[in-house]
Amino acid sequence: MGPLDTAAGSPDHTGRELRIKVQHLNHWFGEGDTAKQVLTDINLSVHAGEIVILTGPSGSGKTTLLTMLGGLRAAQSGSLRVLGEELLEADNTTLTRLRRQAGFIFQAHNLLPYLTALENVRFGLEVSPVWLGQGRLAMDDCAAAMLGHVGLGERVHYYPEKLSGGQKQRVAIARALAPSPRLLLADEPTAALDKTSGRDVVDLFRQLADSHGAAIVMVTHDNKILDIADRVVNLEDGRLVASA
Ligand SMILES: Nc1ncnc2c1ncn2[C@@H]1O[C@H](COP(=O)(O)OP(=O)(O)OP(=O)(O)O)[C@@H](O)[C@H]1O
Repeated sequence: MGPLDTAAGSPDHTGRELRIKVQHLNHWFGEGDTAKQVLTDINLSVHAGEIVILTGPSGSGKTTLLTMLGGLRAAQSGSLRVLGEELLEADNTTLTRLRRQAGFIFQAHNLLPYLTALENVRFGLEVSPVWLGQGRLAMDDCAAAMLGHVGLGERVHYYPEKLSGGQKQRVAIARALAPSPRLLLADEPTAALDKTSGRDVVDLFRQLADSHGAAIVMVTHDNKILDIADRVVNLEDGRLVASA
């Protein structure tokens, strides 16, 4: 195995831990004659502490790739190593272990309607292996602090139905960030936010990458936040065509 063949989860020749290593990944929707290839020969590595922004036209495969990185969609061909686990043909135990270590911010916020903002964020901590065995008070302190960081310190006891779209988005962001995940996957995280809140959120991403070594992959069309990225990769028609 040469230095470029390092597996995700171990340091590569630069000494930085590889969190994601995608090689020759292909993905199809449908079967037989109606199968449509949506990802073609994707190769992508993301290190600890790195923020990678994924851009590309609508339908180019960004969300499909992001969900595969999080073990939310089965890989069909190629290799997809994330946090040291091979996801191709991975069993449910492996996928669940991965999902519990990752933070997800997707456009449908998936907040639990019968839990307050604080309880939704605490729920993110309760399922995190890092917080296993921690007391409820410690979790509530962390959840309240994170809600404060996203500008919702005054609304910790609100239920989702009493919050605006942007506020719900910020609760979802707080829920994903609170456990300080080793991997953060975000699909248009600033879409529902004004310019200042959007900037505050990506500043929190930067802190998570710098202080906890999280690897972050974010899909965005928001040109105002591109500067936060260590690297911008571009998907076109299912192929990675540019990398800066
Ligand atoms: N569950 C599915 N079944 C069949 N086709 C799908 C499915 N999900 C996505 N597709 C198709 O796969 C292609 C890639 O979709 P994907 O959502 O990954 O693109 P995207 O780049 O994230 O687009 P957008 O920027 O509009 O969110 C599109 O042609 C889409 O219609």
